[in-house]
Amino acid sequence: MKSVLIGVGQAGGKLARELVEYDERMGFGSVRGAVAVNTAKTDLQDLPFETVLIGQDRVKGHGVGGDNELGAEVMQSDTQEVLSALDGRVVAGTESIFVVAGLGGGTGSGGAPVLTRELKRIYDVPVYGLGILPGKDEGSMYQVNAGRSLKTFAREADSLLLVDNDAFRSVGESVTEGYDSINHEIAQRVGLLLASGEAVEGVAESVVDSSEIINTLRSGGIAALGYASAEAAPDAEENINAVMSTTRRALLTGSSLPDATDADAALLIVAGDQDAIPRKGVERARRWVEEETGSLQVRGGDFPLSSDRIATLVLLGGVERSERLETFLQRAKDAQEEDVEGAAERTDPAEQWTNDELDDLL
Ligand SMILES: Nc1nc2c(ncn2[C@@H]2O[C@H](COP(=O)(O)OP(=O)(O)OP(=O)(O)O)[C@@H](O)[C@H]2O)c(=O)[nH]1
Repeated sequence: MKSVLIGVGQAGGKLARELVEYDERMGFGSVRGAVAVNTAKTDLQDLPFETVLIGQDRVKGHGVGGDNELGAEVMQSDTQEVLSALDGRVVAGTESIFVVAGLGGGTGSGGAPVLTRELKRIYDVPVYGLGILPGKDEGSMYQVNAGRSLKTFAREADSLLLVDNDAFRSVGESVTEGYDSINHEIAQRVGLLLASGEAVEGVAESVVDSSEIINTLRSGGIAALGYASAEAAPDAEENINAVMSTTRRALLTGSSLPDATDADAALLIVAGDQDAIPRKGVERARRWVEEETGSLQVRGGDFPLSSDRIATLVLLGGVERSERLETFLQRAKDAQEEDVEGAAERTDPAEQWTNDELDDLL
């Protein structure tokens, strides 16, 4: 799926860079362009693609310091500059746009939903969000910000693919120490997903295409992406167990949003050498995903790739009823209650999710 990335805020820019580099390293060519947007000048300096500094009149290049309302305001005022930077990048062959941001800070948390709304007005292709939830050890400001941004971003985007910063953490590693490895894990999952829709090698009818990704995400709301891999035998028949076990791991322990298994739709993609992918195994794994997600809309397909491994990606669409998300929203609500000053002027993020009459970030 030929895509253009827009990283908003520090985490958004770093993750967009990781995705660009992964796509180049693998030679996929699915990432067709990237732009980074920030209110902090220093965060834009090392990025190897076009950057746009917004809000200079308000914060003079120093960032919004975690104020996501200010992040939303400056994005609103300077949207035109961001859209100009996209001119010539979103072209006829572009199949989707991804707005990438950490939801716990200020610029990405506030700016990403605003930008997404503008992009949807202008472009016909789907505009997806790739949002990072703060880990549970991050401070209350991050939890509250993310709680407020989440619903707005999910509403504005065609689907919001969520990554929990606690998802890929190794024992004893702080979130900060783990950023590089987290970003790498995310880039691999998303990079493979985009490339799978391109059918880089192989033309079999079982090969996944971009429309299946788009259809899986069609119900909107929140999405999650799981991944696992194992060594493959040369003969497909011998890989039935490998496909089953990587599918289980992708969904149950390798997901960007752990424990989110109740879904509206799913797409199972098995990547590997075309001769090594067992048809029977893919079908059996697809049925297992159906049972596990409770969805009757589970698509399945291959992603032919020269490799001595079998890798499985499980994309879930419509996972907002998941326990993991409820836990997060409760955390955001608790953090907000502790935040005595903020509590007076802010609304409850958990209620915001279910009650459309309450105001949210925009
Ligand atoms: N996975 C991941 N998360 C990150 C990274 N950098 C920051 N974060 C998370 O993103 C949130 C903070 O967002 P940032 O992107 O740093 O903030 P910002 O959008 O630039 O906003 P301001 O700094 O307030 O202007 C926190 O929850 C961090 O844990 C990163 O490289 N990887």
